[in-house]
Amino acid sequence: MKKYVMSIDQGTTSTRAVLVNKNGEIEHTAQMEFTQYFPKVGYVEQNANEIWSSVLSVIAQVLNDNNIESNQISAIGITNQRETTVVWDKHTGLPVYNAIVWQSRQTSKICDALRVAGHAETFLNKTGLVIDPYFSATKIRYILDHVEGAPERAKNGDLLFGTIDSWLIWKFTHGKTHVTDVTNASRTLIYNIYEQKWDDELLDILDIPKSMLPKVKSSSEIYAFTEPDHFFGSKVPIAGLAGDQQAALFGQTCFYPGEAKNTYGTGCFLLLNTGDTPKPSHNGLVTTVAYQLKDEPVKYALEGSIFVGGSAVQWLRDGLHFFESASESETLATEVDTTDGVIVVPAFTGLGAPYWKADVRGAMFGLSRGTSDKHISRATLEALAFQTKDVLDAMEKDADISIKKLKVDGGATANDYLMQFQSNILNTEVERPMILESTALGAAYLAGLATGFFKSKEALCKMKNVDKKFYPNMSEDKRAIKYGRWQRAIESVIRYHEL
Ligand SMILES: Nc1ncnc2c1ncn2[C@@H]1O[C@H](COP(=O)(O)OP(=O)(O)O)[C@@H](O)[C@H]1O
Ligand SMILES: O=P(O)(O)OC[C@H](O)CO
Repeated sequence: MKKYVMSIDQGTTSTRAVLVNKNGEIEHTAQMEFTQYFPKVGYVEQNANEIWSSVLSVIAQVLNDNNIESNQISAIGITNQRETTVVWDKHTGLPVYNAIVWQSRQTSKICDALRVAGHAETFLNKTGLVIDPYFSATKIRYILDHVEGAPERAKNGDLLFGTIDSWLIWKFTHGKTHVTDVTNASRTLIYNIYEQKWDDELLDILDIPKSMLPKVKSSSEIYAFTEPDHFFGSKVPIAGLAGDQQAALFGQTCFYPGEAKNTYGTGCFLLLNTGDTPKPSHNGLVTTVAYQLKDEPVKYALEGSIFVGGSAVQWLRDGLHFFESASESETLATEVDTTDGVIVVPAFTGLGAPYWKADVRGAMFGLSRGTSDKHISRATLEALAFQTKDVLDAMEKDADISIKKLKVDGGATANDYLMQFQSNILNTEVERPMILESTALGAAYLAGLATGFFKSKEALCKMKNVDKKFYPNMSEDKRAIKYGRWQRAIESVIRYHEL
């Protein structure tokens, strides 16, 4: 009987179930989109129960469509959109509020108040993170502030908090297991990454009861078994948990210090493995946990989080109606030879790393009477690459290294124009793997290592295949001119929003 590891990749816009075989190949996938709610400008919310239903649907689909029995699944790895926050009643199992999504800016006032009260250094020194609505803790505070009776219920121990990994494992086990892994914990703004524990001082500042929080575990161990009614009669070990960007780092086999990957999905997330010691950033990045295998030390990473990546291409498609499928962005962009000086700054939900300006919004520069959808599409793709350069430059300064090769993955890396431009603007080799779903692969690796389905990290490295390498072919002068224009555009949007 053929066996698989199932990855559940619960992403920002869709949920996937992916079956990975012993050779580390993806054999089957099912995917489902779910509803995004935008109750006010800058707010992004989701329905946690709909997310759970989407997980059950994709599991059913991937098994049924491919005639696979549930007992062929030897382990499950869960990977998830990070930071997105769910608070639920532990007795009824019902969320008390919508899930507040990582992109949502609705806690910017709470963040301002924390900064004004002089807490920025304390949070940074303990969590490696900057105070920004992006991270979970202010979202928990927001829910407690906006749901009647919630503070008392939380203090009585009746409410639980979890990022999506915690929520799903709690549902899979009928409320028996309330855990998270160390990578997800490291994105909450209340987890001390140096002492590896929930931080009492930060919890006090935000007035969040500790009883709400999940137990923090490694990223690769058996946490629990599925209740048979949620998994077609089988008790399957859930054996891998990781935030999706850390899972992608692991899936790209960036196991060792100095190895970096950039994932081009809804946003772009560049992570550099820095090994056993957390490296503080002095250039606008965050320090985070890369992964932890069972009974092994925690490995750390520097991260540059770019909030708008492939979602800018969705904006061209759905907002500006330039084309019907994201892949056509490449066709359109290459119908012209240049952007004709157009720069698009797609700061739709503020600027993340290395700027951290929650209130900035996007802009276009250099428009002329001749500007067309082609120029704007090309400039939008280039914006993903410029943002990546901003972050990579900061990373090289922080880590005092020169990154010789960037491994890439995620949906938008299918775009050859973008990848070639990325290589050109970084002046660095860009390596695209055969399997672009590194996130799902990483979660499968973590679960498979815990259960013996995969033998070792070294064995995983041998399974990886490269699809294409992109090498720079742009002159130094042209690179400097183009990147200089981008930097002036960024300065302008920041100044505009400071007025
Ligand atoms: N060929 C392409 N060129 C540019 N962008 C693309 C292309 N294909 C997909 N995308 C973008 O990539 C994103 C989807 O990638 P994916 O890795 O599935 O993201 P996520 O996991 O964040 O949902 C979408 O935002 C989409 O616009
Ligand atoms: O779900 P994705 O792929 O958009 O990733 C979202 C990130 O985890 C947010 O930090």
